[in-house]
Amino acid sequence: MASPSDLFSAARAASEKAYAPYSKFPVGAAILADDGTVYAGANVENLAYPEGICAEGVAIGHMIMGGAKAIKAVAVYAPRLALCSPCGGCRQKLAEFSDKATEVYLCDDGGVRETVTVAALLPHAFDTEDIG
Ligand SMILES: O=c1ccn([C@H]2C[C@H](O)[C@@H](CO)O2)c(=O)[nH]1
Ligand SMILES: [Zn+2]
Repeated sequence: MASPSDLFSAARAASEKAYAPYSKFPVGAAILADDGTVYAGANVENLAYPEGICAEGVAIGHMIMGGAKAIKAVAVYAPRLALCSPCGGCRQKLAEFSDKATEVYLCDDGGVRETVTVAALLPHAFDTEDIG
């Protein structure tokens, strides 16, 4: 089973594949899924700026297409920032496939620097209980 350090390494490797010519801000994400597989993603930007997608969203897409159903842990890494914390949209996307206690590892070049939960990132989340 992938460790937090393994997820950091996978997120950092993924960031090298980012397509971020506009922001010049590459990001990598790596998800440990319920099938034991690590699914990675990097941000993919677009000339039409709002059409860019975040690293976390790409990793989630890979996870779903790989047949996995749930996020057990996720690492996020950006070389140009001490700690890259998921944006608001990504917090909602991560919550969709996580438990409240699912751990999110915020990484810099030294590895995992901070561990937070999905619930801490998205308190009072809109979740399935809200729509029955
Ligand atoms: O958690 C984050 C935060 C930002 N970005 C991307 C979006 C955009 O391509 C670039 C600058 O915001 O970083 C991510 O991929 N994940
Ligand atoms: Zn995002």
